[in-house]
Amino acid sequence: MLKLDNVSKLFNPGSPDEKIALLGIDLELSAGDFVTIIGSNGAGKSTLMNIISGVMKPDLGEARIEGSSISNLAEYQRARWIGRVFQDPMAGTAPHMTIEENLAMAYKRGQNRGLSFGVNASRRTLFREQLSKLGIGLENRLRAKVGLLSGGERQALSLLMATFTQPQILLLDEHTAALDPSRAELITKLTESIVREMKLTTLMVTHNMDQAIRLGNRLIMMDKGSIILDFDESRKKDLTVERLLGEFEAISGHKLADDRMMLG
Ligand SMILES: Nc1ncnc2c1ncn2[C@@H]1O[C@H](COP(=O)(O)OP(=O)(O)OP(=O)(O)O)[C@@H](O)[C@H]1O
Repeated sequence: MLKLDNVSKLFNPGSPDEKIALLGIDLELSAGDFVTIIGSNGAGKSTLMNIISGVMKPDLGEARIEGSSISNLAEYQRARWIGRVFQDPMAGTAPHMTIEENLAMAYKRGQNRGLSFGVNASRRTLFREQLSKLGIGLENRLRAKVGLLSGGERQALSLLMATFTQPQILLLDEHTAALDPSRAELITKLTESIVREMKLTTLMVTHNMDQAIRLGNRLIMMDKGSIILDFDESRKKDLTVERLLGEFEAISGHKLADDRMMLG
């Protein structure tokens, strides 16, 4: 499904600020995999997401979806196959537009060019139907401006918009980190049910160790631009936060340094 071959990224090459963000990353995801990613500060997690989504190009290496290279496709060209939810609830939606206008925008992303961007009665029914699955009453607020929603409501809407057209890959970039614990739990539950129902191939960066262990069928740990641990479903099943941190220390030779680390 998604394959990265020898992907490397260096920032500010040749300057005193040179930073190796990714170093020869090889990663292969099968359809329907739900992979959680944890790692120390500056390990390269966001850079990895940015390279897959097309925000930046790798210096070396290749990204492929279903065997076809996506390296030359710009971010907007990949948007049809790749949905993304960011940490900042403000990032995925347009605050001055209404809920239904935001959904119309997301809907259009998966359609052929030329189709209208408007909201008609049948689309409104579809939007209402989809929103009601979130279970937080947004289906009754179609004409509310998105800027008026709470962080949790916006993040639920972002999740729906990112998955509206059934992308092949869903990227979740610490998408619950800015929310209070109860809202974070709600978004986590919604994420699990949407991913399961749509069988989405998913990569989720998180600083919450417990969440990383609990969710998905594979867990990857990054350090200094490399993948240093890769637990498949059977190994992940028996993991605890203590064991995970112990294995990280044994392999990397240092303690996991993560400012935002949450143990559970
Ligand atoms: N645009 C940029 N210009 C220069 N250096 C960058 C840029 N983006 C990232 N870096 C550097 O590349 C390395 C990897 O950064 P990245 O943001 O991918 O790490 P991360 O694992 O997401 O970190 P964190 O968990 O702290 O957010 C870091 O050393 C970072 O300082």
